[in-house]
Amino acid sequence: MNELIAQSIRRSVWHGWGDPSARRPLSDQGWEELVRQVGADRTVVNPPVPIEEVQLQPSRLDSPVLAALADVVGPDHVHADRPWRVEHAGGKSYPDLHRLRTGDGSQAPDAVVVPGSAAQVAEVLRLCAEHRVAVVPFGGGTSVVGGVGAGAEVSGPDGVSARGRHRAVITLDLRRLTRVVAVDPTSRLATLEAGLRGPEIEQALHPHGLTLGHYPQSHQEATFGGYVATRSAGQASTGYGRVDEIVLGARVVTPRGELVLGGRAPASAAGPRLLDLVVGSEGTLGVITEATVRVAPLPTVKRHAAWFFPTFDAATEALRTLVHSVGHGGMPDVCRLSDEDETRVNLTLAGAAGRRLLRYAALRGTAAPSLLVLVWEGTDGGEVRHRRAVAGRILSRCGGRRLPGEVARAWERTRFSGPYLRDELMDHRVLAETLETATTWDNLRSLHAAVTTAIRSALEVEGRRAIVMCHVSHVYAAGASLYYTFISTEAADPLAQWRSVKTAACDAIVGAGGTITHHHAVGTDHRAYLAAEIGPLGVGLLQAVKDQLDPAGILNPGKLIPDPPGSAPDSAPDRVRDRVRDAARAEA
Ligand SMILES: Cc1cc2nc3c(=O)[nH]c(=O)nc-3n(C[C@H](O)[C@H](O)[C@H](O)COP(=O)(O)OP(=O)(O)OC[C@H]3O[C@@H](n4cnc5c(N)ncnc54)[C@H](O)[C@@H]3O)c2cc1C
Repeated sequence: MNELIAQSIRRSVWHGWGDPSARRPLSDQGWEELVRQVGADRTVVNPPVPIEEVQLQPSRLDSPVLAALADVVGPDHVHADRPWRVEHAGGKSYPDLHRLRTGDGSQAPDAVVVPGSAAQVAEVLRLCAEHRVAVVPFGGGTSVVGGVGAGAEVSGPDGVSARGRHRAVITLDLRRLTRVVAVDPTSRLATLEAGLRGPEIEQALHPHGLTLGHYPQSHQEATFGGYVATRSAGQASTGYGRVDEIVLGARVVTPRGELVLGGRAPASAAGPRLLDLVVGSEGTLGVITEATVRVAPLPTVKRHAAWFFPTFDAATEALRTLVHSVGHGGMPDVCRLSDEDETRVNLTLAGAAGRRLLRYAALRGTAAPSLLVLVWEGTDGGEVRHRRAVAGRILSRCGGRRLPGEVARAWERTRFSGPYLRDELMDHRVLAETLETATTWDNLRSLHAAVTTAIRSALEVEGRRAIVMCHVSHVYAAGASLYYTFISTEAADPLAQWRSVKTAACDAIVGAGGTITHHHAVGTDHRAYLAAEIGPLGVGLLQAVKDQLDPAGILNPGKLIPDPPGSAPDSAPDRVRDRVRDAARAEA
């Protein structure tokens, strides 16, 4: 039952996702749909350039610094060669992959350093601060918000990039920090080093009858430290909790010394919870070397259910009723509600069985249904059955129509395979990207409409057509998240096309009162919008913490924290800048 979540895969290829041999090509039927809906052309083939053709600047790290780094971590763990630099030249967002596939290695670091202990991390940071070398912490490299690039050579109104302020940039790859420091079944806690990837965490916990219960779609590649650094949420986080809800403590190496935060008690009133400053700090304040998290009993019982609703609005209302009736603890562990467009696309691509379901809905008078997939996990069959039965009664009262549980099992079997599909689409000049937000129940429908319209309008220019679809991925007592996928044919300048859609979507999110990110984090892509969410005073506070912990500003420059007013890169739309200015005036 738990095989898939404990199954390791090889590290991703530099130009795409995971192990290419595990790719399952899109079916002929799927291609027909893409041709019909967005005008994709399967005969257009656009593979990535060979790695030798990726353009790299000569490494700027001079020999004495390289030698000093090698003294700290060992010569086998400092890499300035092409494959290592290219593999660390970005994360897995569409722009990161597009750049690399077309031979643009401008985001590559000057070298990759792979420390083997927290003490080595500390020494590397000391050396880098002394020599003005920037450091990009790197876990699984699955960032989809520009979180792990080394920074382009020149950007910003003063013509000096974050990179340009430093003599060089290294990536600090944490793959060797893989110790299971402690597992405490009595308190149901585990302390793990940062470099463990999702399946390795499960492999370590399963013999103790425990699980982390944290399975982002990137689970097979992402690391424990990356989860904590980005405040991630997994597919089952409605039940098990987001990472920020389960983390109890962390050790963080900063250029000013080590922070040891929390971990000694289940709760505390010893001042503000400083741990929250590093959870979501995206490598800008320190390097998380280990963390302590709540773990859960490994489930032995699992139940699946799927429901159709006549509309997305009716279905979101049903979910709100469900969470308010049963409380957060009574919710299904996985709760995934597709809007009408996503339901139609997913069921059409699922082949004959999916299309039968659409016909079944139509016969019942639902031309454009909304599909809800639910999974309950636990160790007590009676308790799991009870939660499912209660939910069933409520969803039925709210107008839902029950479908075979196999629909949810089919989702679960392919839960980690979606990212491979994007690689195939990019091979045929099809743009495919995701973004996400969250809001309160009272605002969910208008946010959904505003962002859908914004993405569609930005994509559907020059006669281009688009698929814009969305699902609720996480449910809370106060609201829910919205996760968008959009697909269209690439324009002549795909990066400009991506930027225009991203800007339109972020503008709509901010304008309609959503959070700029529910779980993907801020990175570079959302940085210009952070001030609209936390205000200039909030940005100043973050910067003050950074100045305290990282006075030389070497840690992940250009990520998370916006530039000071007046020097912000010109990427935030006017409406957002106006809001920031208004907030600053109000604070003054
Ligand atoms: C296909 C796909 C699916 C995804 N699905 C989800 C999802 O379901 N839920 C979700 O939340 N996210 C998802 N993501 C985003 C991403 O996987 C998460 O943000 C993840 O937590 C990043 O982990 P990582 O180890 O890959 O971190 P990286 O990408 O290596 O780094 C992310 C950020 O954290 C910093 N960082 C990494 N490790 C450390 C450390 N030890 N100390 C300090 N800073 C560090 C980096 O500098 C960077 O700023 C997905 C991404 C992809 C490509």
